[in-house]
Amino acid sequence: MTSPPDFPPLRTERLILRVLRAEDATALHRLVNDWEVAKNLARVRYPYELARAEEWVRSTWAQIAAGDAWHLAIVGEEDGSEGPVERLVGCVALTLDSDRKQAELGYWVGRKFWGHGVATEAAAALCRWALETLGLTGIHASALKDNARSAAVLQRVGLQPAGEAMQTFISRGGPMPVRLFRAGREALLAPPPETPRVEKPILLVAAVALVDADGRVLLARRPEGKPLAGLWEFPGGKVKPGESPEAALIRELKEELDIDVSESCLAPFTFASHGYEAFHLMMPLYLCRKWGGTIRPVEGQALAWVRPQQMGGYAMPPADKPLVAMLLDFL
Ligand SMILES: Nc1nc2c([nH]c(=O)n2[C@@H]2O[C@H](COP(=O)(O)OP(=O)(O)OP(=O)(O)O)[C@@H](O)[C@H]2O)c(=O)[nH]1
Repeated sequence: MTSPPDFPPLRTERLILRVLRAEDATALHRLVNDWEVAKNLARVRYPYELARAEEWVRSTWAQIAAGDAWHLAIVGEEDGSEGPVERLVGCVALTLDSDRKQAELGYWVGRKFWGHGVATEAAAALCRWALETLGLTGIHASALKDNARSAAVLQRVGLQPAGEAMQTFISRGGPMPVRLFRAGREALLAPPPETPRVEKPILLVAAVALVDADGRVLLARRPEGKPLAGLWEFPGGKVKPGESPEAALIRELKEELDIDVSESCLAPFTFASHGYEAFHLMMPLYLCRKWGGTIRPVEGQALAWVRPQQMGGYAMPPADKPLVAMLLDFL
């Protein structure tokens, strides 16, 4: 096919799901040719060349025209000087099984758009359309065992765990263990339960309130490209396997701020326990008043010395709110 087939776009609260266009290939290539995205996709070769993106866009047209599969662009609208401008954020797809009664759900979202519920919103809308229009009896999907974020999306859409299997991932160069999910038509069309049970991994992050002689605390701004970019947080980072929280902090403080801290100067203070979309954060917060060297934003991050009373003026991750309240009482 040389032009996109007719398919009326599906609209959700924030997104448009529409047929891919030839001119989407450039943006698509940029978003998929990212290891963090490609590594979760079974049928994508990495590095992913632009020519493959162009060829793939055209192949989706033939599949829609034949009624075999619906690979749609997930598009957001942004304000431009001449009205709304479309921006490709990902793709969502349903592919009919050979019995044409059930379909496989798939999706990906560009890394910079993670954490906003895009995949859930798009997948739920496409599933609803397919159940109502094609009369499907059920929908299934799989997610790599190390992709908790995707498993959480599938469960929010209403699919239930249905075992495990091995599946070939071209991006990873061979078979990989996946978790399977499925749901029947009735369950998918029923209103969602009040609190869907989502299995999340626990993420251990060590953080520190560095306190200066005036009782001010150092906050660092999360750089662009990381989840929760732009928010102010306590310096620290993920604890690596086999590492103690104190050792992780000493390492992170050297890497991020170029200072030397000894374990005896890290006083356990409190902790945050917070459920994020894809993981549950456990974050011990230490207090530290003594360090060697001069603080320097090694990663170019903005830094600010802030009194706890003034932290309300700094946008911080939701997990940090109770920590600020504790610092207010203590300092
Ligand atoms: N360091 C730090 N992380 C926090 C705070 N509050 C909070 O929710 N987090 C979360 O804890 C996680 C820390 O991960 P990170 O991305 O900073 O870890 P890292 O430095 O090891 O990053 P990397 O994986 O890019 O190397 C993020 O999901 C972050 O949003 C905080 O006050 N300080």
